Formats: sequence, structure tokens, C-alpha cells
Amino acid sequence: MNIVEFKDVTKIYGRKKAIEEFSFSLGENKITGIIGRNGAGKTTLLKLLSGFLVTNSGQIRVFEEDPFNSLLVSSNMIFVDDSMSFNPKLTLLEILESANHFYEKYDMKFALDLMEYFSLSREQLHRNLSKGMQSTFNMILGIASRSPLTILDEPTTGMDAAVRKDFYRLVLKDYINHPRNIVISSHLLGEVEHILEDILLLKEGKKLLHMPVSDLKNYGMGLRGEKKLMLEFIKSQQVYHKEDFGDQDLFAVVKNDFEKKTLESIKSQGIEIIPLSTNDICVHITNTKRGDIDDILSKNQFTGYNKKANQ
Ligand SMILES: Nc1ncnc2c1ncn2[C@@H]1O[C@H](COP(=O)(O)OP(=O)(O)OP(=O)(O)O)[C@@H](O)[C@H]1O
Repeated sequence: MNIVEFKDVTKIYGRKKAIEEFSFSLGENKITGIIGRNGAGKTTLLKLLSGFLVTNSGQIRVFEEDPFNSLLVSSNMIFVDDSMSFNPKLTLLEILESANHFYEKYDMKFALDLMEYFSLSREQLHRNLSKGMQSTFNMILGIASRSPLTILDEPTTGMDAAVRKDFYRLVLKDYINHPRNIVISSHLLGEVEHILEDILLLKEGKKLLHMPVSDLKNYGMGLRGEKKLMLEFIKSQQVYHKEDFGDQDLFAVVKNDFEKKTLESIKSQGIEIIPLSTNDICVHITNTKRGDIDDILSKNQFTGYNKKANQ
């Protein structure tokens, strides 16, 4: 059974289409990464999924219901992000107690053990915690809920490196012991990919791909060779990125839908095949800019910003 179904979903803020004709589904018990650059639409997608936002068009089903105003969805789902707000008078213990009351599978002992491990005092108020400690507490609240649909929106914001490491280990181990659907958004695939099974990649509100992380490794590849030869070869390919490499060569990132014999033929012509990391593949296929940061730097290094000329 699919836990989540999106069919042609569009969400517009003013004139901005944050999510556009988006369709995907999530089966049972997986860790899925929602990956995309800043502004790609990750948070909007997760808020639609959680029933916090209504669509402009299209259909969403979560546990076979429209998530908006659904008690079934809210009691089986937890949404964790760094802007969670609580009654300011409640202590951390009281917040956990109310979650324990609401969520059927809540593991209060686990939550309290984690609080102790991360040096969070039960008597503290949430608003008095540092940013990183708030994220840590929110993560404890979310993981201990054991919600069938656990949504973590950029959960590591503000956490230091050691806490991040513990966080990823905790999510993975707890998921193995208590399988459920965990959806994590991030703009850093490299940081989360070791705990993900599937990746849903967004670009400018649209779905670019949804596949097992292991398949993403072969989705794109780097090619380098003599410029003229390369330009001739890549003109019939889907090219995500190209840049000069020295005076003579060109480097390009292309979609990998080549047959084995084509690869052998290009190698024999002197084009080198360069394997890319999944993170590099994501960066290149979600790139929206023309040129790169070096172009801006080289344009500005001698002149600087001339206020008068620009007035
Ligand atoms: N409440 C809003 N009103 C108007 N525009 C919005 C609103 N929320 C989001 N947007 C716009 O919708 C687009 C998608 O935003 P969203 O927050 O979903 O992206 P994101 O992928 O989560 O970004 P980030 O990684 O920077 O958090 C952006 O262009 C953003 O400016």
C-alpha cells in the first residue's frame, strides 16, 4: 500500500509556483531524502504532505485520506523543523509528556534517555535553548514518537558536527529497530545519503527524479576530451554542465543512458570517462545558473563595485 500519493499537485504563493504538477508516491517503510537547492520547494512539499497547506490543484492522499484537517493523518504523522513552536510556559519534560499523550507509539523512556545523553535538562524552557539545542530537542521529540510517517525538514540546522553524526546514527538504528516511513529534507545529499534508501530530487518546484540512491550513482557521468571532439559528441546528449579544461579540453556532465559499446567507442576516441559522486551528480543536474562563481569573481576582481558608475 502507498502511504503517500501526490497527483499533479500545484501550490502557488502569490504568483510563485512553489510546487508544480508534482506526482509521486511513497510505499511503506522507507527512508526517503527530499533533496534540492535553496528555494526548490522542499518545505512546501513537506507541508502539503503533512496537511499544513492546501493545494491549488491536484490531489494528495496520505494513509488514503486528504491530509488537510485529517485527524488520522495528524495522529500518525509528526513534522519536525527548526521553527516548531510550543506553549512558552511548558518545560521540555512537559512538552514530551504531551507528545507521549498524543502519539500512540511514543517511547517516553527512550526520549528521556536521549535528553540525558544530549545534556538537555527536563526543567528547561524550549525558548531558552540555543538554536542547535532546539534542533536536538525537536529531533528527540520526533524520533521518540515512532510515528508511521516521520517528517524531518532540514533537521540538523544548527547542530554541531558531533551531534549531527549522532543524529544520523540514531535515525538509522531506530528505523532498523522500528521500521516506518521517514522523510528527511536536505540540500546536502552528501551528508544524508548514507542513511537514505530513496531520493526525491526537486528543481524549481518540479520533480527531477525519484529513485533508489544506489541507482543515482549511475544517473550521470563526467566526460573529458579534446574540445572539438567533445562538442560533436555531446550535441546529441543531455548535458547538465560543461566547462573548459585547460586550453584544449572540455569537461562535461551528461546523462548516462549509453550502451556499453558506445562507451567503449568514445573511450577509443580518447574521451575519458570520469565517475562522479552522487552529490556531484545532484549539484550538476539541479544547477540553474549560467557559468559559475569564478565568472563573477573574474569580472569583479580588477574593477570592484563602482558606486558612481552604477548610480
Ligand atoms: N509563504 C510564502 N509566501 C511566498 N512565497 C513563498 C512562501 N513560502 C515559500 N515561498 C517561495 O516558494 C519557493 C519554495 O520555497 P520552499 O521554502 O518550499 O523551498 P525549500 O526548498 O524548502 O528552500 P530552502 O532549502 O531554502 O529552505 C521559494 O521560491 C520561496 O520563496
